[in-house]
Amino acid sequence: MSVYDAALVNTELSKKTSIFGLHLWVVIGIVVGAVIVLILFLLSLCVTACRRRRGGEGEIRHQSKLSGGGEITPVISKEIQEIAHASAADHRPIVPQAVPEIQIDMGKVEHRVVFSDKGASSGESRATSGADTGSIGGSGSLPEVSHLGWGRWYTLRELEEASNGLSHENVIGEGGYGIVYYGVLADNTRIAIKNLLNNRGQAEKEFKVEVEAIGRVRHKNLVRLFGYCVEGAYRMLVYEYVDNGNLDQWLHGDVGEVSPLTWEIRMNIILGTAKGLAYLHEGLEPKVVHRDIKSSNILLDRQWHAKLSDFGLAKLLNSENSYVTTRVMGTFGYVAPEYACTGMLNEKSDIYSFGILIMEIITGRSPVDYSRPKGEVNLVDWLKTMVGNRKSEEIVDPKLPERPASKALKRVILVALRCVDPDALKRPKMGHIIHMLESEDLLSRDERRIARESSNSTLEDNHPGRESANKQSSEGISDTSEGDSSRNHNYSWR
Ligand SMILES: Nc1ncnc2c1ncn2[C@@H]1O[C@H](COP(=O)(O)OP(=O)(O)OP(=O)(O)O)[C@@H](O)[C@H]1O
Repeated sequence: MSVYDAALVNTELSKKTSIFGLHLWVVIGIVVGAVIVLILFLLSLCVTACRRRRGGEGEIRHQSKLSGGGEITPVISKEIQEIAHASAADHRPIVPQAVPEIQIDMGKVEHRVVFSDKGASSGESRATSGADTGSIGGSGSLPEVSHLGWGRWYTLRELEEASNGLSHENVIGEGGYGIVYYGVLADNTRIAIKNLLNNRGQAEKEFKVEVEAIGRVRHKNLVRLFGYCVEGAYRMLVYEYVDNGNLDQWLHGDVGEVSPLTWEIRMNIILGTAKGLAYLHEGLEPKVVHRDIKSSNILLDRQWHAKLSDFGLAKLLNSENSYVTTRVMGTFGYVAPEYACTGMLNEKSDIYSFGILIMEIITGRSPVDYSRPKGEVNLVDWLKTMVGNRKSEEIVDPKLPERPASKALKRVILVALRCVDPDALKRPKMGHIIHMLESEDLLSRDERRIARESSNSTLEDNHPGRESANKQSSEGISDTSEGDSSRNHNYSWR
């Protein structure tokens, strides 16, 4: 460009325009700048849109109305990815470990569950399809059933159909980790569906533990886990339905003046529970410690058979090892002292809880009951004092339709006392407990001596200053009598 041309351009650019009297070069500058900003803006929009598409559609929340009960199902975040489902073609088992990490957004009222899955990729559309459609039949091409090694994978649709859309009418109860619904499958099998809530990171953990623990368990005194459902935000466990409530309801509920639980029924419940526990402790490798033995976890069928439920707190243990947990779980009144103090957990903690359960069953009293007079609040202390005062006949549940035979009563009290020995090492194993419970013979001198010692040490442990009670208790379970109790001042523990 010549000097002349440059001067001409300069003159033209310096001319004032009609836009606010601005110089032409200023106007051009503004236009160019605006175009650049616009391009940058459009580019950033594109990039964001692409990322969203790749990342799984962002956080779109939706609610679905179930056509069944009209109930609002859990709010689901589409951040949640399904674990890799087995396709219809290959039917590979679902590996529980593949369940994504959960970040929880707790809310019992709306049963809201928000799982955050960093690693998941495929299967998302399938996973949430049921909820997407907002109706029960939304799973489309999902396989209805995936057979696992030990159980069955249920689709959300199946479980919703079985339970009238997880309706309020189907709610059986609610525990710390979820709501339990009654359901009937298409083949008329009755089931209990435990819909796990997002208990601040606990839900998935419990899910995995429970699936691993119960999945391989088969025993007539343990509630059977049929399978589970992992779909979208849902984590559900599907159990056999046990149709006669739980022991807590029958012991402490409003059953009238006379309890339908006869002595024989109670002894069978104790024995059945013992057998279920023995299986967990001694029949499995690695063994399973239940950690939450209590009356509300003993389910009953119409024939009063006991079935131990709720393995949510179970930990799988390697044989011979104790497991130190940082968080003591279990239920107040049933927890072994060493477990409560140190977090030291092994099957002997279950034995302690089982001893408390026996006491609860024979007395009809709760392990801790603040509505009772001072000396009777703690069941173990009261029972030991009663035994020490030679009043063991008076401890039985007044609602029992008939009084038990003295020998049978003393035998079961002795077993309970041995189970709650403060020294965990001295507590008997479940197998031995079953043997003692089933024995029609007199309990051996050794058994009676050990019970006397554990009775003393319990009292000393709990109440160091209560010497007279110790002495009385010692006398109460002394083994001086080999014959008829009427010939003796002390109890004949036989
Ligand atoms: N398989 C089942 N069949 C019939 N009823 C069941 C079944 N499983 C649980 N229930 C009932 O559902 C209720 C809730 O059970 P869940 O195990 O969730 O809680 P819980 O044992 O009462 O309390 P938590 O486990 O929090 O200590 C209980 O009252 C129990 O009787």
